[in-house]
Amino acid sequence: MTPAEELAEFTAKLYRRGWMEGTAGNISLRLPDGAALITASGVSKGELTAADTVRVSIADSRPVEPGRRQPSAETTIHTALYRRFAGCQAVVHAHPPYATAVAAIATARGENSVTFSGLEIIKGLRGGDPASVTVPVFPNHAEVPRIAEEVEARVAMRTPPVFLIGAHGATSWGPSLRVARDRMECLETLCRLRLLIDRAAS
Ligand SMILES: CSCCC(=O)C(=O)COP(=O)(O)O
Ligand SMILES: [Zn+2]
Repeated sequence: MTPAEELAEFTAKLYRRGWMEGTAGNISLRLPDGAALITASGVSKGELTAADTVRVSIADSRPVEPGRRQPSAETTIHTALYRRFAGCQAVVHAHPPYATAVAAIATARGENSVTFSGLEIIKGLRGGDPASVTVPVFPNHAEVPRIAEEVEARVAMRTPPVFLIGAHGATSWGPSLRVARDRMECLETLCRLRLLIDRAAS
């Protein structure tokens, strides 16, 4: 299977989970030559094919060769993560409903992070200390490169491999598409549990 076919198949699976409705979401893979392969902008992620993927330069986020498709509008966030982490091989951006709700609530409260404590599934997000994890929340600036600049400045080895974007969605990354997907699943479940626990406590 080519990287483009793998990306398209993976994207369709995430769409079927209800994480990428109405053309939302974008996924990318690092290629061996300083480029990344990313989903095209504005395409239904349930119907995306290998032809709907675009090679972009990790250095400047531009398409490597001219083509009929534009790369994702959020390409700069993906390339920022590839530049920041040499071990980052795949990035998943989605709009999972619970994560998006928690991001919107945090932003409305003026908070720039969300801390989850005492839940076993934290272990799936990051190894080591399972007691708590603090997930960054970035403002959903209209200019995506501004979000990317803030991401590149704030994410580090000590922060978890996921973040939220206020009233928008969530991004995860890892050494493979599968690991990035698993981390997004953990974040979505943590956010779901947060909303359930808050409701039970109120
Ligand atoms: C209808 S979703 C609005 C844009 C967005 O947030 C997204 O994730 C999809 O953007 P893309 O350019 O990658 O299609
Ligand atoms: Zn988005």
